Amino acid sequence: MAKQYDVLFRLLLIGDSGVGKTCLLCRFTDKEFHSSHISTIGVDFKMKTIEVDGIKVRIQIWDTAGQERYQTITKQYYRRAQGIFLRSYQHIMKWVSDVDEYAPEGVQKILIGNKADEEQKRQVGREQGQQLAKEYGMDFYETSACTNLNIKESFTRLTELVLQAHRKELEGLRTRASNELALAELEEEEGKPEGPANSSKSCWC
Ligand SMILES: Nc1nc2c(ncn2[C@@H]2O[C@H](COP(=O)(O)OP(=O)(O)OP(=O)(O)O)[C@@H](O)[C@H]2O)c(=O)[nH]1
Repeated sequence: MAKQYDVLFRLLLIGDSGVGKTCLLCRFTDKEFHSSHISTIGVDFKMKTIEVDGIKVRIQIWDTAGQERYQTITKQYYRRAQGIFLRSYQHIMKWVSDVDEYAPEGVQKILIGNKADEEQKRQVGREQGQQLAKEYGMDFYETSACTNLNIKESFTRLTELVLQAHRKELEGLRTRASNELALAELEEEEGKPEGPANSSKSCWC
């Protein structure tokens, strides 16, 4: 059966525990928001296909546990990512240095300030977030998984950046008769549900 997409990417969500990584993913893939915090154990993923510049992009989005004790496991997933969402202001240096150490060269990154709906609890101003992102050479989005602010926009932007970074291969894609290019080696099993047992909190380590 012909594939339903042209290109396949792996994106990764990283950041401190409780900042809303799982909620961002659920909002984007399932249009859902969960008010409870059940910490991710190890890693989990979900898939979604979007169209950017006429290219059907299948994205496999890995959600990592923010808790320190899982970091030996989660770091193993960096090396196969083409794009990374960083959600952390407080420990940004640590997360950026992990990305530099474990992710492939040329990986695309954007900084996310989530929970933008919680104005009262805000600790970092929008301008400060923007400044921080600029210092580290990243695009910046304030998001809310709760109100659906900038969710599609931020995922689409990171996908665009990855597409731009792989422009050469994409030129090949446009001219190739097979019309199929997997930039990530995805072991997508036939008939498997999207994500592990449709659970947002199971271990895939
Ligand atoms: N108000 C508000 N709450 C949010 C938002 N995103 C997430 N939350 C809440 O923040 C808590 C933590 O969200 P999670 O998505 O589980 O956090 P996480 O970063 O995946 O946490 P770990 O799995 O421990 O790394 C939950 O109670 C969510 O409901 C948001 O945009 N706005």
